[in-house]
Amino acid sequence: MTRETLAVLGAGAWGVALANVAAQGRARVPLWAHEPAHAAALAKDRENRKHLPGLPIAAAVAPTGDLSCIRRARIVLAVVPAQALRSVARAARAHLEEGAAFVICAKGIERDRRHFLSEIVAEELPQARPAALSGPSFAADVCKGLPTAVTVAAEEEALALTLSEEISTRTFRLYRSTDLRGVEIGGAAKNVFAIAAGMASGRGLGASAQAALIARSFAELTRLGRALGARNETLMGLSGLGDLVLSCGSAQSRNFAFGQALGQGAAVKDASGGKLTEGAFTARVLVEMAQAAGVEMPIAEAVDAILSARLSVDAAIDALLMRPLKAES
Ligand SMILES: NC(=O)C1=CN([C@@H]2O[C@H](COP(=O)(O)OP(=O)(O)OC[C@H]3O[C@@H](n4cnc5c(N)ncnc54)[C@H](OP(=O)(O)O)[C@@H]3O)[C@@H](O)[C@H]2O)C=CC1
Ligand SMILES: O=C(CO)COP(=O)(O)O
Repeated sequence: MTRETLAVLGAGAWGVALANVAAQGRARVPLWAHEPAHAAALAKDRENRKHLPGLPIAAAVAPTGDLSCIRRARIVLAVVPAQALRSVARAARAHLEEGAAFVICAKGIERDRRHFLSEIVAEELPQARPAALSGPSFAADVCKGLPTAVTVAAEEEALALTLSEEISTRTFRLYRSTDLRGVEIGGAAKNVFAIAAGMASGRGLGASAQAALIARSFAELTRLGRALGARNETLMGLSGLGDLVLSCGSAQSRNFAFGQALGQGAAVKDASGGKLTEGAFTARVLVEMAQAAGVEMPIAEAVDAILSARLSVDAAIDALLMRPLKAES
């Protein structure tokens, strides 16, 4: 079977991992890096030494600094940081084919304008068919060929079906959905809760607290998701509960590791160690969206308060423990 032409925008850890997946069954997969020098280094080294050291880039992957590489692609995977998506989508407008699928693989919400990433795509790329790919998937695991399953969502069922068939491999299985918004909410929110789980771990609160925190984080995610129109099966699925459990349970998650460093006393400015922690950009906008929808999210609020220096980690933990007892919901 000939596979649809596919290009990848964003050459960090996840961009490389997805390009390697897409290279299975394709002769050539363009991989765009925003810095031409970075593209040249990837082409020479055949690995991303900064973001994914030691894991080779597949032979069919063609790193480039030229955004016109997406011209003939019927599928474009957008794997840049969430806060960079608007500028990249805007620049891609002149090159993207009419009716090409533009698949959001970043996890976040636009901070300044309070927009979901699919809203950015609708505004900046009117010719695109928007979709999102999200679920439990560490780039290094996927690059090593370890198995996982994620969700690909598009409002058009036929597009979701095509994408699931075009991107899936034996070890990277895509389940399809038409609940695009639900998938976006799960991916964005789990990063904030992973920071909270990391803080609990860093503070040494123990395994019981860790499990309680995941369950109450899921309650917050579900409340917000329902208020914003997400479907239950999405919230309970790979992109919701699945990714929450992964990211709240492993220091392989950069968001968890960031929270853990904060719990151990690191300053906010130092805790990420220079790594991308999407939850730090999402916490405030998530809380604002929840407040606008009249939804209570005390764990997300605590993360936001700590990141904006309104509360210490210990004061936030105290505030969560002192909340009035209530029925479970
Ligand atoms: N890593 C993972 O396991 C997973 C990540 N994701 C999501 O994928 C997205 C990207 O993450 P990931 O690849 O891991 O992050 P990385 O930090 O590994 O890579 C980000 C890449 O984006 C580049 N970049 C930075 N700013 C811009 C910009 N303004 N325009 C274009 N490119 C830019 C960076 O370049 P430079 O190196 O020059 O700074 C880097 O190559 C995030 O939203 C993340 O949540 C989703 C699932 C799994
Ligand atoms: O989204 C991810 C796993 O599904 C990656 O998580 P981090 O961005 O926290 O590393």
